[in-house]
Amino acid sequence: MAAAIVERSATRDEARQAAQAYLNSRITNGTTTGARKPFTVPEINIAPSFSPSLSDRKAVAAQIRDACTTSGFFHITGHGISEDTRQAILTEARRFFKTLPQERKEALHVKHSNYFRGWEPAEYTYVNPDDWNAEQQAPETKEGFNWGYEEGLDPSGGDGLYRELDGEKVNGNVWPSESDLPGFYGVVKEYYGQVLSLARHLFRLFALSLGLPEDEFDEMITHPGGIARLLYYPASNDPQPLDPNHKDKEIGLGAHSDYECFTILLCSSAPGLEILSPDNVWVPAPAVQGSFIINVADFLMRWTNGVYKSTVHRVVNRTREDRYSIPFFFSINYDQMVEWTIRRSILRYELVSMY
Ligand SMILES: O=C(O)CCC(=O)C(=O)O
Ligand SMILES: [Fe+2]
Repeated sequence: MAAAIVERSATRDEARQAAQAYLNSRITNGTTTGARKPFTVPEINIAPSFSPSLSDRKAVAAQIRDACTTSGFFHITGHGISEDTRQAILTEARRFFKTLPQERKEALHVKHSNYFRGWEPAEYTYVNPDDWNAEQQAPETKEGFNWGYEEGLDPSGGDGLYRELDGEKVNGNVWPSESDLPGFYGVVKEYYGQVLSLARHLFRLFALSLGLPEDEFDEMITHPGGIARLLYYPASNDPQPLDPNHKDKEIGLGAHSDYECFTILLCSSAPGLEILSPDNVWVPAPAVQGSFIINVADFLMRWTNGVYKSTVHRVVNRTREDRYSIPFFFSINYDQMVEWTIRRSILRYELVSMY
């Protein structure tokens, strides 16, 4: 995990270089080690995980475990979130990027936020500086809008203890006004609430998948980290086929791994997500109708001692259609101490490795 390398670095520049070197090493060496099973993005119907029968829930958990130990990515169906709710947030994403006047976006610019919340113009950020090589100099094409957990968005109401990563008790979210985008906050709240509940449910399945008690993580996600983003990848003017040498001219979002526990991703119909296989091939992972894509992130990879894979991925919109996506990055409570639980989980993982 990059954080370990970063901690030993004396300056911010060194830290940045170390993080880049770490990402490069993962891109060069492949993202997984010891994967014995084929690298696929399986489709898992999680409907039986809502059953009162523990063996039904364990059967879903076993499929999750298989996916997490190989590609680290899977699609879920049978999740219980309606197509109306999913389409409604994609519509709001379109409204935000396509109809909000530029000066209103500027007022929400992430540069005004201590927590990187708000509007993120395409050229303002890039996750993999090596995409910007001397010949290309093309910024990432994505444009974003970021927000995080707030009690008002949590169907459980939270526990009043939410803290941002710096320990501050207020949430740092910024929103377009109701007069600028009527109904926007309401749709976001509905979607975020449902996805947060799904994340808590999935975390119980992750616990089962590791051979842990189902409620192992429950007390760690009472006021969880939950950054979400609306992302917009404009249609390509010059669509190119997938280039095996990675020299794509237009990168939507550069190569990276996510860094929380896991991500729940909703995508519009245009494909674009690509996953780096252990033999260094970008594998397209188009959306499956009605599904979410789930991927393991760095924190869970570290926590499971590398057994669950946080796989490098990127986005390139190779179509003439605009693409929208909404990732939700789920973390345990930011003030949760994990040291002892890591040992306990890994110990149990080893004890139940025949699970
Ligand atoms: O847009 C996508 O499909 C993926 C987005 C992503 O990987 C991210 O925001 O971390
Ligand atoms: Fe990602």
